[in-house]
Amino acid sequence: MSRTEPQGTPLSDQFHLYDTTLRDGAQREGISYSIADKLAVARLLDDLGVGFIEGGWPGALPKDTEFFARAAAGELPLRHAVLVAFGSTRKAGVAVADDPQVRALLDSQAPVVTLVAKSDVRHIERALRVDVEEACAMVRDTVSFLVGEGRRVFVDAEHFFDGYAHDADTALRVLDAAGQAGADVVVLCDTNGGQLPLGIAETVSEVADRTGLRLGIHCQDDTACAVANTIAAVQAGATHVQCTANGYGERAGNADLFAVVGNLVTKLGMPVLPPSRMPELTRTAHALAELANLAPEEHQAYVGSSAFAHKAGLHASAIKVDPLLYNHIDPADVGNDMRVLVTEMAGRASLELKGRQLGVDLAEKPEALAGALKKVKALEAEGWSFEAADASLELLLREEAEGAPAQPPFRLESYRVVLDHHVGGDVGAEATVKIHVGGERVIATAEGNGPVHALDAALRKALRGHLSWLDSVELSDYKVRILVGKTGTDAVTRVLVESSDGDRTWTTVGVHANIVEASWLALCDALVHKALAVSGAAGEMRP
Ligand SMILES: CC(=O)SCCNC(=O)CCNC(=O)[C@H](O)C(C)(C)COP(=O)(O)OP(=O)(O)OC[C@H]1O[C@@H](n2cnc3c(N)ncnc32)[C@H](O)[C@@H]1OP(=O)(O)O
Ligand SMILES: CC(=O)C(=O)O
Repeated sequence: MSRTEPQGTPLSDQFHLYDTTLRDGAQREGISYSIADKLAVARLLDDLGVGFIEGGWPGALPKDTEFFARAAAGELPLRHAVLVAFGSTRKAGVAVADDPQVRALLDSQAPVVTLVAKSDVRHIERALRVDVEEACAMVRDTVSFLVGEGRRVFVDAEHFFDGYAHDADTALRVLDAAGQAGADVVVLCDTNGGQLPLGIAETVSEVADRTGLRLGIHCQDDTACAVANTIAAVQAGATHVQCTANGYGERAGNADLFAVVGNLVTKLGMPVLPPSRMPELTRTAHALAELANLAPEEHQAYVGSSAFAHKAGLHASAIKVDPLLYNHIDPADVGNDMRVLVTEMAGRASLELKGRQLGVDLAEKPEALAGALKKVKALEAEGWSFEAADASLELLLREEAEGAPAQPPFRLESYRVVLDHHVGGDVGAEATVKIHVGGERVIATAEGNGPVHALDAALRKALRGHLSWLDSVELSDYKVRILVGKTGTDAVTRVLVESSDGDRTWTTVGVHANIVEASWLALCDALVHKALAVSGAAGEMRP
């Protein structure tokens, strides 16, 4: 089998964008990739245009050995990236050619190998239990052996910054051993993640001057500075950056690939990804979260769903003039969207912009705008929350813009809900609704596993035959929050209902002291909103 598969063509060799999601990212508590997951992660990273993908540690983890075997067998054709196998230098006192870990790196057929090497004298003496001479020999032997076998070698100098501060000579001897043996890049690792940006920059530029070697940077996030430290290292001369998707990694994580790329491209003008791939950043970040079985981080820089979400009224008033007045970049450049949130912090501009987005033109209606703002502030003070309930907000804005509430497709006469608790058996609920629809009075009863389910079922039964679209609408999510009032005894319940018709989802809100009534309000808004969407007016049926 050819040794050079799988290997794509990185954008440039002048600067390495190196991803270690499949190795260091997988060291995050809670992540456990299957081999299929690993292949899918690598494909997404390659598609994004990352230059190097560290696939894991063959020989240490059977899953990683298998991953490299399947990649080499043709399951991972790469366009942009080069696959990298990670492993350690030979064991102390063992001939490199006899070390099974080193053999496994060769057997992986990865064209690039990254070796982890101890560069802090305390680790050399206390963890490896060898002297500095032998530690350097372990690095030298392993690098020259792999280079002799035709591999490109990078060396991760573990604990470099701590080691350099404690005993610079030893740390530099390890780097020199790697460089002299033929390593292409020596990567300065902040393994314990305790560094800050100014210190990183100072050390990187000093080491560049003292060694003349090509330097890389690998930062853990224990001071929440991994991205800043990575950027500081690049500004000080590092030309190889190691990061992980969404910052996944051991303990507090690693430098987040998406923030590092965002900063390098949009702030430093460094084209580290093919320009056409930049708008794929957000989608890729979310897809990689999915593969890690984690929820995407909403507040993540550049790619989070809240990264360009504006809540403050003052922001919206400037955004109305020019969105870039309150955004550090155009969100579309990284495949994200700007959102205006309407809450108690809204001003008229927030409502006007949100109205525009929801198709309600309030620009020439100052009175409607003022009325809507007053209503939103008053309702939010009572516990309503429109931030996540665009559909209810749209109904409120329409009511102000049109001077009358949207006509519901039915009129309620009454509803009743009873709970059945059968000792030793199930707990169920039964609801009866009496409504007026299409000129008829309809009474319907239905059962459910709880009061809201039963109420929803009874209402649907009553409306069946009157609303052609009813069966396509389902309740896709239901969230309840109890809001404790000033005295602690006057709590109200806020219910958010997400509905879906297969094409679209929309969210409505209801607030009341009684959870069933709060749910009813949200359910009714959901149907009114759908009726409006279907007819463009006030629903196809009149009460
Ligand atoms: C900073 C990082 O995150 S580096 C990546 C770390 N990742 C991992 O550890 C995940 C994969 N690791 C593993 O599967 C296992 O730890 C293995 C297979 C590598 C080793 O397992 P074991 O042989 O049982 O050894 P164990 O994990 O207990 O100890 C590590 C051994 O490697 C040695 N070692 C540590 N670093 C290095 C190094 N850079 N070069 C050579 N040997 C090293 C240690 O001294 C220790 O040797 P000893 O067995 O003679 O005491
Ligand atoms: C190599 C590595 O993962 C570290 O030093 O943190």
